[in-house]
Amino acid sequence: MNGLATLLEVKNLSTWFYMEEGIVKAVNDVSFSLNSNEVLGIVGETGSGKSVTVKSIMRLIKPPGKIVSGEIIYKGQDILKIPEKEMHRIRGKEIAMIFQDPMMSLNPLYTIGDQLMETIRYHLGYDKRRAYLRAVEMLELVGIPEPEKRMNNYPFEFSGGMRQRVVIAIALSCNPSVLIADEPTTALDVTIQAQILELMKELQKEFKTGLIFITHDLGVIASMADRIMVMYGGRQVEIGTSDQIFYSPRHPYTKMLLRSVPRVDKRLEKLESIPGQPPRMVDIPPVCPFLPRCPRRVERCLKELPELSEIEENHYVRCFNPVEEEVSLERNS
Ligand SMILES: Nc1ncnc2c1ncn2[C@@H]1O[C@H](COP(=O)(O)OP(=O)(O)OP(=O)(O)O)[C@@H](O)[C@H]1O
Repeated sequence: MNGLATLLEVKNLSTWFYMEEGIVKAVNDVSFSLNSNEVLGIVGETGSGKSVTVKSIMRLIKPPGKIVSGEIIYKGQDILKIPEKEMHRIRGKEIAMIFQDPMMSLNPLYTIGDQLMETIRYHLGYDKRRAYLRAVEMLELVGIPEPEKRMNNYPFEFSGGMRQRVVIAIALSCNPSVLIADEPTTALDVTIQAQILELMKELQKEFKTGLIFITHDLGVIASMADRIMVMYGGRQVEIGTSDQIFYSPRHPYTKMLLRSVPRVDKRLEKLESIPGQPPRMVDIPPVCPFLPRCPRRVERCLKELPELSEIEENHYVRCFNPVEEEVSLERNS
C-alpha cells in the first residue's frame, strides 16, 4: 500500500473470552496492516475491542481470554506461533507498547534509571556504562529536565505527565519498529495531554516507528494518523486514510462518531451523543453490531453480516447501505 513496506499484518484475528455467562466475542475477524513509518489510529467507543486487538498482537491475552483464530505476520513469521521465549525478545525490542496508565508499565520499587537501563541491557546487550548513557539520552529526548539527576528518582517522585514521558523513553529506548499506544494520554489532564501528543508525534517521525494509536476520540488523532480504523462491537466497520474517514466516512457509525468530535471552529456547539446503548458482547447475533442503533439499516441488515469491502482505493467499509454524501469538516490540528 502506498509503495511502503508492510511492517505488521493482522489477518482475520478473533479473540474471545470464555466467561460463565457466555462467550464474550471481543474481537471478530479483524484484518489490517501497518506500514513502516505510518501512524494507524484505531478508534471506537469503550468496549469496541481496541485494547483486546492490540493486546492480542503483543500476546498479552490471559485466560479466560483466547486468540481463537487469525495470524499476525511480523517480519515474515506468524508471531502467534512462535515460542513464548522468542516473543519475550520481540516484546519491548521490536514491538513496544505504551498503556493508558504509566504506573502499569513502571515498577514503583525501582528507580526509573534502573528500569530504563534494564530494558536497554536486556534487549540491546549494552554494558552498564553504555546503557546509562543511552538512558540519560532517552530521558533528555522526552523532555525530562536534569536527566542525570532524575535517573535516581522513583516513579512516585514524578508527575503523571512526566511518568508518561518516562514510559515513552523506555518504549523507544530500543528503537522498536512498531510502537503501540493504548490511550496514552487519557489519564492525564488536558494541557499535559496535548504536550504528550506533540512529543509522540515528534518522536514517531524522528524514530520512523510504525505507530498504532488507540483512542476513543477521533479528534485526538485527526492531526496524527495517516490511516484510521473504526471499530464497533468487536468488529472493524471501516478503515481508510484519515482524509477518507474525515471527509467521506461511509459507515453510519463513523459518521455519527465524527459529529461527536469537538471542533476548534465551533467551540460552543453542543456535541452530539450517539443514541442507543453499546452492544452486549455475549451471544452476539451474526449481523452488523451497529444494527440496533443504525439510522440507515435496510432489510438485508437483519439477515446477514456485510463483508468488509473496498469502496474506493484503500477505503474499506462493512455496510449494506453506506453513507454517500461528503462531510464538510474542519479538522483540528
Ligand atoms: N479480561 C477480560 N475478561 C473478560 N472480558 C474482557 C476482558 N478484557 C476485555 N474484555 C471484553 O472485551 C470487550 C472489548 O474490550 P476492550 O478492552 O478491547 O475494549 P476497548 O475498545 O479497548 O475499550 P476501552 O476504551 O474501554 O479500553 C469488552 O466487552 C470487554 O468487556
